[in-house]
Amino acid sequence: MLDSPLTKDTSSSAASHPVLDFQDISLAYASKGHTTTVLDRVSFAVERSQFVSIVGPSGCGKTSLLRMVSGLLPVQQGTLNFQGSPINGSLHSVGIAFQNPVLLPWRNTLQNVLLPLEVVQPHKQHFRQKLTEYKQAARELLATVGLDNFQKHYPWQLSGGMKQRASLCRALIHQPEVLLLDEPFGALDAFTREDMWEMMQALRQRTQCTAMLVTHDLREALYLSDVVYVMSPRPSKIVLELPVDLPRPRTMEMTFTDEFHHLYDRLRRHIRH
Ligand SMILES: Nc1ncnc2c1ncn2[C@@H]1O[C@H](COP(=O)(O)OP(=O)(O)OP(=O)(O)O)[C@@H](O)[C@H]1O
Repeated sequence: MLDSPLTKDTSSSAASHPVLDFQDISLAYASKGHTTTVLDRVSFAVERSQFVSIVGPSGCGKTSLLRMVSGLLPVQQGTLNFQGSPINGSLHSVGIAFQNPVLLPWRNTLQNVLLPLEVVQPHKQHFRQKLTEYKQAARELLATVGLDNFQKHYPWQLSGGMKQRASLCRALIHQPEVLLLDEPFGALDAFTREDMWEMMQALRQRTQCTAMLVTHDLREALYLSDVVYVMSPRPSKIVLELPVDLPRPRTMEMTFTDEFHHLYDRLRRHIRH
């Protein structure tokens, strides 16, 4: 069977564990002879197919948590398990999207989306044989985000929002277990950003990916998430775990309801504290 980016294998024994399990994670950075404690015994878990957001004041360590998941930052204290086993080194089963999507300028949209399949195992070794299937999977993802007519366009022919949509497809094409999103819509204007929430929701519905989003936008966190975690200023702890029980699929109208405003206020009050 094609390792389709659009279906999930949940048969493995790993499925009985949370996808990510942060237990008593503490972190300090040393710089110029000075040590700053950033995280102070942070614990939470992300279940399969859950969409979790992390919000909190600038510098509280949100990006550091994502970097630990990707393996770029070693765990100093505490335990971080991926499907029941500690993360050692870089995690292949991760897709990442940052604020500034970096697409290769000499590749068109379709070729940019296919890139992880050319470089990440096990897809890399089958890339030539399965090219037709991989292209089909990439086209389906691009259609989900409304880029079906832009497959042959180059990055310089795309708007900022289109580039970010292509970069999200690229992050998902190799069917990662976890999608890490670090302020992916932060550089976009307010209207484009709201379009991106709808698109992200559609992608998630299609791929059932597990996602961890870092954002400063509380509406964005509420619109997209099953759970929002609020962190305190440094040394940071989780000060609120807020389940978002709004029905899915969510609509922009929902963001104007009393229920949404109530959730928004709770987040804001905890961040102000
Ligand atoms: N490699 C590093 N060396 C020293 N200090 C670092 C390093 N990386 C991050 N820091 C510091 O650790 C703290 C947490 O950084 P991090 O980027 O995780 O926070 P954040 O919550 O994502 O911030 P923001 O919301 O502003 O993006 C910041 O004070 C930052 O300056």
